[in-house]
Amino acid sequence: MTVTTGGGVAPPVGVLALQGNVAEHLDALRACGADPRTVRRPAELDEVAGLVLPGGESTTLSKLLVAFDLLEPLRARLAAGMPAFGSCAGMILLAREAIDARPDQHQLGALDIVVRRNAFGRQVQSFESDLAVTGIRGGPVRAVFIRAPWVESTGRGVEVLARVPGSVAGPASGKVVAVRQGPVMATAFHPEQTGDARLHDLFLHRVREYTA
Ligand SMILES: NC(=O)CC[C@H](N)C(=O)O
Repeated sequence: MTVTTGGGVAPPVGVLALQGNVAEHLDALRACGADPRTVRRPAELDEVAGLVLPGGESTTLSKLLVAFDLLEPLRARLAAGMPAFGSCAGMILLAREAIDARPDQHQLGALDIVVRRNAFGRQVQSFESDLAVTGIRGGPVRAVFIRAPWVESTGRGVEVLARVPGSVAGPASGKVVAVRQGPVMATAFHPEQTGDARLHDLFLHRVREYTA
């Protein structure tokens, strides 16, 4: 089944619905004209052409991926080139390595990045900033960070889409907080919290590009 958006037929997309900000991501995708589904089972994963991995808590999400028999199917789809968009805990899961994660936390390894969990400091529960994001037109993106990671290092194939501005004082200054590697993108912040769906639109664009 396909959904139709302004420009034509769009492949179906899903939101991983095990835990976290699922409803907000569904709303943002709908605001872009998509008709997203929730994904909790391998059969539902099979039916989508792209997947959003919401923020939440990465240790819990990692356990739930195992409990719902989704870990290996999801790894296989990502390895086969399925477009994905991870936010916050979603970014942590997509990364090759997560510093300060529990040793038994599973990594999907779809992004050749090393992230640091809770990087902004445990006492700093949230932080907001306006960011210039590569590929996003029409002005900066208001980025809401909630117990967020940042990206410590990126591999060769990884494009940096956004950094914390240099004008921000402290250790977060200049840190990488949005990346893309081929069909997979991730933000350390929560684009689903602000009513600005431009990043979801970019994800849908990528899904159309990679499934054309
Ligand atoms: N808002 C979030 O997704 C927080 C992520 C959380 N700190 C984790 O490590 O998984």
